[in-house]
Amino acid sequence: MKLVQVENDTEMSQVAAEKIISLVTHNPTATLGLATGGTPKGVYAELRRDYENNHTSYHSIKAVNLDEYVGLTAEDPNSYKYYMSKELFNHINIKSTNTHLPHGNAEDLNEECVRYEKLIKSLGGIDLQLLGIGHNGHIGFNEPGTSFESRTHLVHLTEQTITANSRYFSSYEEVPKQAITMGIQTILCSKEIVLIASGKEKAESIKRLFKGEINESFPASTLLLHANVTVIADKEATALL
Ligand SMILES: O=P(O)(O)OC[C@H]1O[C@](O)(CO)[C@@H](O)[C@@H]1O
Repeated sequence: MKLVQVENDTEMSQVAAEKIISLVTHNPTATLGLATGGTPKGVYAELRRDYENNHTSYHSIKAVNLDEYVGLTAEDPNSYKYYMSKELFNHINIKSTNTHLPHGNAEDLNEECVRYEKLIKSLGGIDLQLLGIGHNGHIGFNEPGTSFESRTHLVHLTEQTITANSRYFSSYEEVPKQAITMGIQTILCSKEIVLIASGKEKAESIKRLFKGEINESFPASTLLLHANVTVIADKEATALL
């Protein structure tokens, strides 16, 4: 696992965006695995800026997102579908038919998980997966204890994640208690993984990740089993290393 230590969130976003832009330029039909949450917002701002200035084309690029809350409509500002349109997809020339997120409103959620996993396979897998990291080491919505063999599945969010994510909602009660997420094995099958982290609240997770102990109680530690992972983390997030 390679560590790129950067000064701050801005530099983290620039370095991660450069990696994505380089892939899109060299492989115009690539499949990008994308993430939501607070951390990637700067990355998407960089991609928007690059698109405006340099016209990097996403015409034949495919995008699959890591996860989606259960029960929110696409129009709900807290849904990850809404987030992706607002932060990225509405601003670049990616075809909407090439953008994919799990359907958190599907009638049969388990069937939806199977459909999503098949979809990723049918796209030939993920060329580059962007990841954030949760306070408890979750990746996607794979909470501590999730099997490293897991594929796309339905999860019950932990209290810790609901509390952490309630900062994006008006109250704890409003946060959906379930989500659909790519599984850990789904993520591990990506050809390349870029994990981004900024801020002091990620310092403990980054410390634990680099401790090197591979354990299902800390989902991100699965990344130690992958041959092509880059962690881009700022000074605050790496303060405990
Ligand atoms: O970037 P944030 O908002 O700290 O979120 C970290 C992680 O938590 C999630 O938003 C899920 O809770 C992930 O998608 C993300 O990678």
